Amino acid sequence: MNEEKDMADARTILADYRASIDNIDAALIHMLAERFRCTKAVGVLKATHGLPPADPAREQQQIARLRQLAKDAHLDPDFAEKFLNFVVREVIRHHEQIAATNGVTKTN
Ligand SMILES: O=C(O)C(=O)C[C@]1(C(=O)O)C=C[C@@H](O)C=C1
Repeated sequence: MNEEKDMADARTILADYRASIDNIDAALIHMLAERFRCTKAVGVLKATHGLPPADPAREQQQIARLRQLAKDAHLDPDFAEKFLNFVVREVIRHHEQIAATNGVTKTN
């Protein structure tokens, strides 16, 4: 019956999209893991030199850059900003933990 064939075709197309979604999600996880590997090293560098965990000026530059990249890629720039802020908040939390255990205190 036609309805059954339509449904079977839709399921095939859905499975195909899902295979791409699974690959993209895997890439996102690997990219995030690599980013956090890098920011953990930044956290150690900052802590051992008495640099503050957060750098609001750098964050503003990143937000402006990512918003433009998002617009060019037809992605909602507000979503891109929220996503960056979410990641950066977690990075700052790691930096603070690293500083609490390995940090030096700047006296000047
Ligand atoms: O570039 C830095 O100084 C970092 O610590 C990395 C990072 C980021 O995750 O992009 C995190 C915290 C800072 O506020 C700014 C940027």
